[in-house]
Order: sequence, then C-alpha cells, then structure tokens
Amino acid sequence: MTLPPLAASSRTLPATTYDAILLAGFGGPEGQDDVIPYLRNVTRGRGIPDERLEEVAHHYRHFGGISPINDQNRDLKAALEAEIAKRGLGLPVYWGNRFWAPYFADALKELHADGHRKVLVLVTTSFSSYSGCRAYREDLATALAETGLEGELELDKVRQYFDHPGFVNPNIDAVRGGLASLKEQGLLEGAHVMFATHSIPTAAADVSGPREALPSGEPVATGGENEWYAGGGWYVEQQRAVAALIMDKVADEFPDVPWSLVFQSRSGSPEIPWLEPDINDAIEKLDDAVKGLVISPIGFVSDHMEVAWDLDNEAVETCEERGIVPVRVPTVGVDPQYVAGLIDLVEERHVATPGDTPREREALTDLGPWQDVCPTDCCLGRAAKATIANA
Ligand SMILES: CC1=C(CCC(=O)O)c2cc3nc(cc4[nH]c(cc5[nH]c(cc1n2)c(C)c5CCC(=O)O)c(CCC(=O)O)c4C)C(CCC(=O)O)=C3C
Ligand SMILES: [Fe+2]
Repeated sequence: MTLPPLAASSRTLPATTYDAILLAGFGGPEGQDDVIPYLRNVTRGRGIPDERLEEVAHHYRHFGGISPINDQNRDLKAALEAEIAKRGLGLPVYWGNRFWAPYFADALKELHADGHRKVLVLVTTSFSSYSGCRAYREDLATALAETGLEGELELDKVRQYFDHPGFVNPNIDAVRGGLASLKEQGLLEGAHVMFATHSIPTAAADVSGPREALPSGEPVATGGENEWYAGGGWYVEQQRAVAALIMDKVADEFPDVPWSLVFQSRSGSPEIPWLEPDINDAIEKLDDAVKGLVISPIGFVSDHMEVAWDLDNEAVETCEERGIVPVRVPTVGVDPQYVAGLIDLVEERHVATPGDTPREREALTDLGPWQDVCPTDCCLGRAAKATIANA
C-alpha cells in the first residue's frame, strides 16, 4: 500500500522560513481539583454528567489527580530547545495543549505578542487518525478564531512521523532491550511481543488518513488464528507497518519471535465497535507456551496516564494472572534520537534563508514520507470543522 504519488507530492510543501515552533500536546490534570474540569474538556459537547466522569477519573485520583503528561511535555520542550540551540537554528519553542493549561489559545496569544507570525507546529502523536491528527488541526483552527488571530498567525504542522527514524529507532532499542531482559530471565523460548496503541472506534479507523487510497482491514499479524477485527484505514496500516519493521530490525538478535498489534484504553458505549483485540483479552488468549511478554506502547510518545495505568497496572495484572512475566518497555519520551528526529522534521520544512536546500525527508516504510498537509476529508468521520494544515 502506498499513497498515490501525485496526491502525495501535491501535499508536500516547499521549505520556507519560520519564526517559532509550537509543541502541541494533549494536556492532563495537575491536582485533584483539576480532574473533573479536565474530563469535562476532553468530553466537551457530549453532555456526560459529572457522576459518570468521576467513574473514569479513578486512575487520575489514584495518582493524586496528577497526570505525568504535562511534565513530560515540559521536559520535551526543554530537550527541543537544547537541540535547536546545538544546531544554531534560532527558533523559540512554545507549548500549548488541547485540554489543559497552557491551552492552544494561550500559546497563540503568547506567540503573537512576542511578534511571531509564521509558526511550525510539532504534534505529540505519530499516527494518522481523527484523535491523533485532525482533532489537533481543528482545535488549533478554533483557537485561531477564538483569539482573533486568524490572518495574523500562520500555522503549519510537521507531518505525522510514525515511520521517521527518530520515532522508530528508540522503539527498536526498547523492544531489543525488552527481549534481552526476557533472555536474561531464561524466557526467550516463550517470548511474545505486543505493540499497544490506543483503540479508536472502527468507524474512525476505517476513514483514517487520505480517503482516495484507504486500505481495507486485514487480520492483525499475530502469527496465528485471529478472530478480531483490527480495522482498515491508515491508522492501523501505519501501525502494522511500524510493528513489522521493528520486529524485522530486532530479528538479527531475536529471530522468529511471535508478535501482535493490540489496542488499549477503549472507552465509549459498548454497542459501538472499537478496534480489537483489547490488550487484556489478547493476553488472556496467548498460547500456554508464552512465558514472557514484551509490551511496547508504540501508540504513544510518552509514559503518560494511559501507559502508567492501562498497561503498568491493568495489563501487568492480566499477565500475572496468566503466569506470564511482563516487560513493559518505554515510549520515546525524551530519547535523544526522538528529540533530534523532531528537529530533523522541522529542518525538512524550515530553511534559514528562502531558497536554501532543506533537509532530506526520511522514512523507514514505503508508506512514507507522509503528507505535510491533509486533504479536506482526511480522517473525517463527523461534521467538518475548520482545520489548519489542509491542502
Ligand atoms: C488515538 C488516541 C490517542 C493517541 C494520540 C494522542 O496522543 O493524541 C489518545 C491519547 C490520549 N488520551 C488521553 C486521555 C483521554 N482520552 C479520552 C478519550 C478518548 N481518547 C481517544 C483516542 C486517543 N487518545 C478516543 C477515541 C477517546 C474517546 C472520546 C472521543 O471520542 O474523543 C479520555 C476521556 C475519558 C475516557 O473516555 O476514558 C481521556 C481522559 C491522554 C492523556 C493521558 C494522560 O492524562 O496522561 C492521551 C495522551
Ligand atoms: Fe485518549
């Protein structure tokens, strides 16, 4: 599966000169009093009563109402600033979130007040879906309208980077490390690798990415029989490609280890189908021969609440019930390769002087390099809203 070359190239923008970088995050609560207001933000427009929100608040409550995600983005911002300084690029980095302070609108006002007009956005998600790409583009367009900065601030966004070496290489290292740990424990014989990403409604998965070339769903690669529907669309296609690539890269040291792509953190009403298998169901159905499990959360870029709770708590417990030794390996976080990769992505788009040659675009699968701008109906499964970074 590849994008039609014409469509892909018409969605590749020429390099230009930017004034600043905006790191666009999800946002999380930072104390017990933040939890319900935060969940109201995340579920905005769906009229969910506070009593129901309290039910999904338990994991935040357990950690004092604090999600680690904001500190992780503060650390990432500092690491990006250091890498930019090292390269002498002279681009300041601002930070804003979809669902918690500093909000996108705060960041846009700050950017404008500081005299910046042309901004390149780096998003903290690597795959293509409504939640991972379009929603960020919509919320940034909404923030531009809210702040009255439409026409004043120009916002472009770097491409989704699921197959960029800066994202893939730390994940290869992590899986290699996880398998090495199982080997040390004498569990390599019965090893299995699960790549975990966020479940989304299958209807959203099926329309993820550019519509003219949507892949149809195929069974997940488990090396065995699988009754689960893992979704069509580019979201799952990209994840299958990255997972297969990682396994291919570790095969020099760890050949023939069985693996699967699994999903986590499903929410919403049970009648609506979401991507399956859920990681816990998948662990329960593992063959008895499996003794050790490497869990690689490739769906996320930091060890935030979805990782700390849904994997380190729930999935680890499911492993223990099955007598399987779990090794949950880290997300990219502030791995120097990831940080450098994000700045490589900036340098594909940003040149010091108009006319300079930009950095070459890297991609490790034949699905990429992904598009810089999305067609108007990309990842669109609901009423269209204004977006930034569309063709
Ligand atoms: C694809 C995807 C990513 C990865 C891409 C990306 O990173 O953006 C992601 C990340 C995250 N999701 C997060 C938290 C939440 N997601 C929720 C709800 C939902 N996520 C969805 C999808 C995704 N989510 C969907 C389809 C829903 C259903 C509601 C809807 O239709 O939109 C809810 C509501 C309560 C609930 O339903 O459980 C919460 C609290 C946090 C913060 C963790 C922290 O605090 O550390 C992060 C990074
Ligand atoms: Fe989420």
